[in-house]
Amino acid sequence: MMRPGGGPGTQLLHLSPAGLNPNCTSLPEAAVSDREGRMSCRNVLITGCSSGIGLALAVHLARDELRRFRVVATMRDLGRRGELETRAGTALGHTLEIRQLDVDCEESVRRCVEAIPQQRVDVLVSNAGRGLVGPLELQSVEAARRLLDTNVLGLLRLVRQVLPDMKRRRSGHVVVMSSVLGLQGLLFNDLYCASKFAVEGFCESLALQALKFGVHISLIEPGPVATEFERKLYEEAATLDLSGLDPETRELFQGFYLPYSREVFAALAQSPAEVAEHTARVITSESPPFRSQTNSLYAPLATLKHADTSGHLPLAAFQRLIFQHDRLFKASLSLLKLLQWRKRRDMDHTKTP
Ligand SMILES: NC(=O)C1=CN([C@@H]2O[C@H](COP(=O)(O)OP(=O)(O)OC[C@H]3O[C@@H](n4cnc5c(N)ncnc54)[C@H](OP(=O)(O)O)[C@@H]3O)[C@@H](O)[C@H]2O)C=CC1
Ligand SMILES: CC1=C(/C=C/C(C)=C/C=C/C(C)=C/C=O)C(C)(C)CCC1
Repeated sequence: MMRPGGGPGTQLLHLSPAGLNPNCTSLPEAAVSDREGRMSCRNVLITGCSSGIGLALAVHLARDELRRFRVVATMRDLGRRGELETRAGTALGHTLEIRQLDVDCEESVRRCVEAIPQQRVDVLVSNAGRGLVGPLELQSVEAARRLLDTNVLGLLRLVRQVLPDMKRRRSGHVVVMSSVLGLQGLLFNDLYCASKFAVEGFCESLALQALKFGVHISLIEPGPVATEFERKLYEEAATLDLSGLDPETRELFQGFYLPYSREVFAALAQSPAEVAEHTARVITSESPPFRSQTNSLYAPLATLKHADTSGHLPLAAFQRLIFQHDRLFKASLSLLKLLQWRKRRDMDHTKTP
């Protein structure tokens, strides 16, 4: 059961002065103590905070009313920190600091963790990632290597840096931004899915060992989220030279998949804030789930997979959904889009004084 707030009996009584909390040495005002006077402020290291989910999560945790977190929000290019600084507001320099970290570079990961007081990372959020879409025939091995370097080896570099200390302390939480595409393959997403499936396998294996040391691993599996991720995907797709493809594959990608995918994003995409809120609930959970999907709409996909181990049933059902029931599916998307629009409008109305 997930519930917001600290562990059992953690009653947040008062904000402590700076310096008393060993987790919050350089950032005053971030300490919180429970009834027994135990400090419960946690150092959270997040990667990929220049935009999207990472940025939203960093802001969400840093502005936590109970000041339970000291956020080290990282990005590979500090020149892109403007939006985070603006959105963090007064949290900047108090419960949030920004540091450089490129997950493609082991030295950069090491330097960043070593700069944290006592190198103590209580919660690691491995969020940085990239996408890749298009017919496999057009993807170079070099592009695949870059993708796997960031999405898979990036996670490995981070975990190698923080896990030994977590094991020593017999506590810690590694939260990994996976995807529903780490559970279910999707046409023209072969390499991206391979990267997220790899992340899932890595985490499933690691969790078995980590639990012995009191360290939690949590996979977050969002469906489409409205971030720069989508824009980057289409921009890269637009640079593909489709002329050498057979006409059927070209039509399937250009005429069918791309417009379909845009519709799916327009109708189903969650906001980064929604995913951040979900992730914060996982982080503050007394007993964090190993995996959780941010949108219940995708639950049937996972269920089908386990219902038929031969793989025929889920493959056939997914194929039918994509190719045979596409009109019905698109009609449902339009309905969902309308419902989303109404929900957002109602929320906007309740916000206006
Ligand atoms: N958007 C979606 O539909 C979904 C996204 N996800 C996953 O969520 C995560 C966040 O993506 P999202 O917020 O949507 O997309 P964004 O493109 O908005 O954010 C991706 C972040 O990762 C950073 N990044 C990329 N490469 C590196 C690197 N080598 N080192 C450090 N940072 C890097 C980007 O930095 P820079 O600005 O420098 O490029 C950016 O800050 C990814 O792992 C993605 O796979 C999962 C499901 C759905
Ligand atoms: C085209 C299409 C689909 C598209 C799904 C998409 C576009 C998912 C994107 C997920 C992302 C971007 C995950 C990132 O990690 C469905 C709904 C599966 C089924 C119908 C056909």
